[in-house]
Amino acid sequence: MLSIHETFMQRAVSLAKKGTRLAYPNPCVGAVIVCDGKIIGEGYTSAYGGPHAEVNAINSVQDESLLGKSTLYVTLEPCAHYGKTPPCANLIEAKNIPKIYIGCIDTFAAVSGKGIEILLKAGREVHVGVLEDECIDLHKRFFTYHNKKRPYIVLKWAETQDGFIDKEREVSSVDEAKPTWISNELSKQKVHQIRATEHAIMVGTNTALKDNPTLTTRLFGGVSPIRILIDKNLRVPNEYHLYNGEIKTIVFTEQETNSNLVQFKKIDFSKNILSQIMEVLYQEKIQSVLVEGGKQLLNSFIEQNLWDEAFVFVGNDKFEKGVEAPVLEVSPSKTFVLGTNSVRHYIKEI
Ligand SMILES: NC(=O)C1=CN([C@@H]2O[C@H](COP(=O)(O)OP(=O)(O)OC[C@H]3O[C@@H](n4cnc5c(N)ncnc54)[C@H](OP(=O)(O)O)[C@@H]3O)[C@@H](O)[C@H]2O)C=CC1
Ligand SMILES: Nc1c(N[C@@H]2O[C@H](COP(=O)(O)O)[C@@H](O)[C@H]2O)[nH]c(=O)[nH]c1=O
Ligand SMILES: [Zn+2]
Repeated sequence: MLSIHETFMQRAVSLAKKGTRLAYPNPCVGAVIVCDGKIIGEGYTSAYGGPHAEVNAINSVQDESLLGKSTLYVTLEPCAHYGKTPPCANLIEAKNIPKIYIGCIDTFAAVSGKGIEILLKAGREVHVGVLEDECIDLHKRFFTYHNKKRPYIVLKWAETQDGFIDKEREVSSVDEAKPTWISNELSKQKVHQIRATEHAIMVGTNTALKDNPTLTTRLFGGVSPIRILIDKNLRVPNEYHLYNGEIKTIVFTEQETNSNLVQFKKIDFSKNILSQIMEVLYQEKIQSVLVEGGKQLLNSFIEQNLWDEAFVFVGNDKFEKGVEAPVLEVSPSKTFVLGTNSVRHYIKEI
């Protein structure tokens, strides 16, 4: 059973999850203010450039005089630096909030420990590590981005009972280009939920050509991720969905070219392309990327041990031959069932 402090932190975690995608590149933090055992204020990080969670929670309190005898629960160490907004640690001090429970320390160098230091110097009671694992998980994209200087990488594919991600097939025109569905409707919806959580989504050239994917969140709602295509020789024609201009799309290529429908980024394909792509995504402040295939692209991430999490959806069919699914040589952290499909979920320690 959760302790009373964990219960309030759990509420802060749930609040944070409401805003995740819009706060990028800020971490989406949740905050709850409690007075005499009752929640009197709540908040989560606004869309980028707007107020942080602590500010929104403080502003939501109707009777400000209660703050002087309240407790603040916040999923991440309050910030101590001037970004788009002033430091939250200073605001907490100014509002005389005496007790602060923090989910996890901010490992981002501009904050790390400094927010806590401000509060301790101001004589506040500070507790760190309430529901720490949940809070670290909540902020894993932000931590990976700053500490590893690359986005958090999630691999995902759907495979048959006998380990294929597609049948053997040729596609010669855009009219023939569509995915071979292995997943059931529940799994498709789950995929769109995952897409709505990640900042960007990437596919290889053959996947774009054979599937003509849209890569949106249409079955779940939420913001669709920035689309990323690798296309060395610009083999994917403009009539494909990735060039419809509806969603920001970045194309990594070797060619010198321009378009107002997508953003081209020139890289050197004779060198390690994934490290160049990661560098560009870091510069673009993209905090996470979902790699949806195909086989070659997924395998290149796996070979370079360049991934943090993976979802493998397993359908009901057997294809007997076709495009072989990638293989992860580690055990899944958990497996869950979605109707007739199952999902293996792999999470690496950060
Ligand atoms: N069931 C599922 O979940 C999924 C199934 N699929 C299926 O997978 C198949 C496509 O997979 P696959 O054929 O492996 O193709 P990919 O989609 O992985 O694309 C491979 C091509 O993309 C470029 N590319 C990708 N990665 C790299 C890299 N690391 N370095 C350099 N170039 C790279 C190359 O293009 P170039 O040769 O022009 O340089 C390469 O030939 C399709 O049949 C599709 O339907 C796809 C996604 C998910
Ligand atoms: N076939 C297959 C998947 N295929 C992936 O989904 C992409 C299509 O996306 P969209 O156009 O948005 O529906 C496709 O290009 C490939 O990356 N995904 C799955 O979860 N299960 C499946 O069985
Ligand atoms: Zn802040």
